[in-house]
This record gives sequence, structure tokens and C-alpha cells, in this order.
Amino acid sequence: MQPHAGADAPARAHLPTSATVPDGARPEAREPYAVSTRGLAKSYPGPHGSVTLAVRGLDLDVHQGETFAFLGPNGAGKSTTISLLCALARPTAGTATVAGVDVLAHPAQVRRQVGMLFQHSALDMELTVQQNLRVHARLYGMSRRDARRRATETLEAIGLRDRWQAPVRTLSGGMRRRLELARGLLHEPRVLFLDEPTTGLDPHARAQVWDYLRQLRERQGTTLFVTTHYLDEAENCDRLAIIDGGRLVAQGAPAALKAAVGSDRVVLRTHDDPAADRVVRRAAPPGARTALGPDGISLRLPDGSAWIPRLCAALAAEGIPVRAASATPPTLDDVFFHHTGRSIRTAGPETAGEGL
Ligand SMILES: Nc1ncnc2c1ncn2[C@@H]1O[C@H](COP(=O)(O)OP(=O)(O)OP(=O)(O)O)[C@@H](O)[C@H]1O
Repeated sequence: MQPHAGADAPARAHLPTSATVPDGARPEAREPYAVSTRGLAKSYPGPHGSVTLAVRGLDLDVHQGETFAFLGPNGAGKSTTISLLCALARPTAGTATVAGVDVLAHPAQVRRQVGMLFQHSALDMELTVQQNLRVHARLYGMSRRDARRRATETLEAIGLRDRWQAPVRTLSGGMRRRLELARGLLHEPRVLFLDEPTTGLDPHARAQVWDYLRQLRERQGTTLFVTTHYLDEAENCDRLAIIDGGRLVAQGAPAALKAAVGSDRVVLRTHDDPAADRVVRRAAPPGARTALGPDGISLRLPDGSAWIPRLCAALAAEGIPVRAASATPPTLDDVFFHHTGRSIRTAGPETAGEGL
């Protein structure tokens, strides 16, 4: 479907518009970012006269040609942000430019510049692969020749060239997802927004989608803005932003975000973990907090592997041999925990802000 202007535009008292690039100018000449937002916010009417603050003042910068992950738990505000950036909904406050174009001043131009892959399939199941692409090409005003050329290229790239006459309902879930990717790319968008592109796919199909995204980035330098709640997917992106309850929690390259957390996770297993826990607490540096769990005793320590022999020696001195010990560098879940005090695996929609 052709994207349409948001009918949900709330009253905007003083919504500033960015003056970065006027219509028709070459955006890359002045705009170094594929996506840039300042104070971007969106609220919805909530239950019982309340207001849901779905997105609360985002400052995001996505470089051209990079694969950018937008990571957050359910209800964090990821889909809402994509709607704002694709000019499908109007912000309540703040500014945003996509491919150098202001989403508030020139929404139609933004919609032409971007490609979108929605969470739920927007394919027509009764039409063939080729017909689905043709409908999309018409909506974007592509010439027949361009549409045919691009359809051939994209179907080749996603490995569906031999299925071009098949009705979409006969394709597997992974094939349909790849076809949606081909469709989103048909009009050669400068920025492709993907809302949880691999949700519901099996591991093999997930890997295929990511292989294709990687190729796309290498061949065409398309900027990819991908929402996900899979940590491993965010890990493989150039940079990421973490969002929780509509707020930006952290933004940067995965390695830099993890390095900023600093401490490694040290886990020790013994035959008597409660007794060992008391010993470890005495031996660990002041301020280090231990946690007893089914995996053993865990604690966060800078340079964790250097601490393991010391902790083992302290335990041996108390007659408690160590059965297993490990030191793991911080993960993106640790980054999320560091900033929010919760694990992304257990964080849920109740964190989305409700207020006035
Ligand atoms: N059209 C709407 N009307 C009212 N509230 C909405 C609307 N769309 C989203 N919300 C609320 O805004 C908050 C953010 O929702 P959003 O869908 O953007 O989160 P998300 O991070 O994409 O979640 P998920 O991973 O589950 O898709 C939630 O509290 C949601 O209930």
C-alpha cells in the first residue's frame, strides 16, 4: 500500500521545523546523516483520559550507509518512531530529517525517499510475486522499464527469480519476507526502515534475511534502520540505539557501548554456593555485589579473568573447591541492564510511559 499521511496529527503548538535542506536540494551536500532527530516526541490518547508518551524526546543520528539497530523491549516506542520517520504519523514535538528531508515540512518527499518493511505482511496473497512488485512500482510512479529491470535485479538478489509467477500464498514465510524486502527496495530508497524484519522466522530464514541485508549494504550502500528485540541482530549492526519507555537509553557502536559498561560477568560454581558466596563477598573488591542463582555465584568485576584465580584461592583456603569458573565480557543485555536496571529479556510494555 502507498503510505498515507498520518490522520492522527495532534495539535502542535510550536512545532519547530528544521531548515537543514530545502525541497529539491541535494541533501547529501549539507546533511551528513541519513536520519537525524532532535527532541522527537509522540503521544497518544491513553485509557481513562490519560496520555501515552510513546516517544519522549529522541535525539538520534544515523550515518549514511550504515546498518543501524533500534533495540528495545515490547512497547518501547520502536514502531512509533518508524512511523514518525517515514512520515506516516506526525510528531507531537521535535524535528526529524530523513535523507536530508524534513519529515514535517515535506512528508510526501520523505515517503518517496524511504522504503518500509512492516511488522505484518503487506503483500497481497492472491497476487503473484511479479504482480505484487508491479503494484508497488505503479504506486511509486516507476516506468514499466525501470520496474521490470528492478524487479529482475531484486528477485535475483533474494533468490526468488524462479518463483516470479507463483502466487504469494504458495511461498514459505521466509520467502515472503524476502519478497517484502525486494518490494521495499524496488524504488531504490535511500533509507530502508525495517520493523522487526525477522520476527516469526526460523533461524535459517532469519540468517537468509540478514545475509541479504548485508549484501545490500555492501552493493548499494543503502542505509538500513532496523528495529529488533533480538540482541544478536543488534550486535551485528554498525551502531545501535537502545530505547526503553519511549526514551533513548544509549546510542553508539556495539563494542563501544559494551566497553562503557566495563565490568565482566564472573560466575563460579561450587558444591556449596551459599557458603562460597560469603567467602567471595569478603574476597571481592569493596562494592562488588554477588548474586546467587541456578548457575552459581555471579558478580561484576573489571578485568574479571584476572580475578578468577584470586577468588578460587580464597575459596580453596576455606575448603571449598571450585567446580567451574568463567568470566564473560559485557553483552548488550548488560548494557541495557546498566542503563535501566532491568534485563531486556524481562522488560515489557508496562515500561512505556503514561502520564499527562
Ligand atoms: N495508535 C496508537 N494509539 C494509542 N497508543 C499507541 C498507539 N500506537 C502505539 N501506542 C502505544 O505506544 C507505546 C509504544 O508502542 P510501539 O508500538 O511504538 O512500541 P514497540 O517498541 O514498537 O513495541 P513492539 O516491539 O511490541 O512492536 C505503547 O505503550 C503502545 O501501546
